[in-house]
Amino acid sequence: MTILDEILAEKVKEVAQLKHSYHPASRASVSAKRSLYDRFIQAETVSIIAEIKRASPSKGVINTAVNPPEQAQEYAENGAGAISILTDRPFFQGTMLDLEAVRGKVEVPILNKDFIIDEIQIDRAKDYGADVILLIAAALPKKRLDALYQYAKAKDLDVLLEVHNEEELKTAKSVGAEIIGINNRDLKTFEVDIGVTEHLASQIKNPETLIISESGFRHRADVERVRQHGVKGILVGETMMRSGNLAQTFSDLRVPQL
Ligand SMILES: O=C(O)c1ccccc1NCC(=O)[C@H](O)[C@H](O)COP(=O)(O)O
Repeated sequence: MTILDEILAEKVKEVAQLKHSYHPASRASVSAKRSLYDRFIQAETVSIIAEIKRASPSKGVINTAVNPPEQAQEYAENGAGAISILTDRPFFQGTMLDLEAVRGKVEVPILNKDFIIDEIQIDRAKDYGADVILLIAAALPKKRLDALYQYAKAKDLDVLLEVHNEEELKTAKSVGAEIIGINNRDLKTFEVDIGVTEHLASQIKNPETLIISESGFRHRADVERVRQHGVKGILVGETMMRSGNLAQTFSDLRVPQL
């Protein structure tokens, strides 16, 4: 069993619990969507999605002392184009309350990074204030991916559709994904290779598709590598969470679009 299988097995239990106890739209009123797509597609620099991630299966504890709203504010002040919040509890020590707390503190789009397998998680993401949700091609059969994609779009959410290989990229294109996230991390082996983006991004020919490269960004040279292949945004977790000087980290990773 891979770690992704383990995470998905937990999600099946979480969804069963949610269906029992969660009533969509029972939370705070939902404010207007902040479009990640519109902001990133026209930006002059490679946009940065800065992530709040306390821990992860591959790295263990990263930063449990973080105060999510304060961290998010610092991200925004340093030029983050969007903020990603890992809300999974068992494997990443996150919570939906992190997302809700951050929503009120910043004006950039908020990505609910979780392992979505059911519509009720999309309802919840919207209710807690997400503008964007993540769908992972490796986690869902094509028919379910398509259904969840359409469901999220009907709720006026942007969808970051994540792929890691050619077959998943083909699926993402057939779903009509406007935002494709290429994860450099293999969620089954944890191997991280920025070459995955170089390989897959060159196969996305539609200039209206927004390409985001995810995972493994440490240095400016990493970003320079992917921007040559039409990447308009990067998703950065660990480097942000371990940074002792976010102004410096953002300045290192911010590069102009070609
Ligand atoms: O990060 C993990 O160990 C992990 C394991 C299994 C599923 C997902 C996982 N991470 C989610 C992500 O893809 C990253 O949080 C995100 O892309 C940022 O990566 P990084 O900048 O390398 O922290």
